[in-house]
Amino acid sequence: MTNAKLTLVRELLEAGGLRIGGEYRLRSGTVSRIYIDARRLYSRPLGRRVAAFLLARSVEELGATYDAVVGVATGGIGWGVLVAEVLGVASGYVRPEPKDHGLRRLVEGVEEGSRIVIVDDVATTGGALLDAVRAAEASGYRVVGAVVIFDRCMGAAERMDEAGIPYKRVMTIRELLSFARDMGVDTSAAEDEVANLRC
Ligand SMILES: O=P(O)(O)OC[C@H]1O[C@H](OP(=O)(O)OP(=O)(O)O)[C@H](O)[C@@H]1O
Ligand SMILES: O=C(O)c1cc(=O)[nH]c(=O)[nH]1
Repeated sequence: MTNAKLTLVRELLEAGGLRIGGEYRLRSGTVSRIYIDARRLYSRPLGRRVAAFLLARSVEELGATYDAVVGVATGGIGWGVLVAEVLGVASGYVRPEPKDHGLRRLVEGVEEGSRIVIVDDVATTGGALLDAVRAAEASGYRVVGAVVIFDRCMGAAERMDEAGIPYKRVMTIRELLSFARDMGVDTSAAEDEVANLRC
């Protein structure tokens, strides 16, 4: 599987999806010298195929019985569809808030009562994953697991553990930077930050 992971990293780099050295404000409010723009993988046929394959493998590693794969809006919506396609199951997505028109749903595309796996591109603190879990549970779904492509090791695994949600990640940020370094990327501006991560 290392080859698939190497391909994923190469595709991310070629798509300009790894930024190191700037100042990036994250969803959690933290400012980081590193930014993973996994959305760029959507523009790469090979990158999105390999990411979907690795995510699907992570879903299988959960060992859960599930009916559907559900992406977290917005970055995770496409992954939900692509992974569900690999696994041959239903797909949908979770909104951050319900619309105030139409059906006013938080979870779209999937029948209530389904056993779902939540998928996202990046997890940092796990806040977005936890919000999606809570929204889905409050809407009548059974969340049987969560998977992400990149885990930035700032608490997502611990948060999923506390919430009792089985969780898998394709790659940690530490692995990503190590592969990137081997491919010639200067990661020195990220090193202090990575030293303090929980992975
Ligand atoms: O683990 P957390 O600390 O919650 O951070 C991770 C979240 O941040 C990103 O989404 P963002 O809020 O940038 O929105 P987007 O998906 O609409 O791009 C990412 O796609 C995750 O959903
Ligand atoms: O935590 C975030 O908001 C975040 C980090 C990151 O590297 N990439 C991303 O899309 N979001």
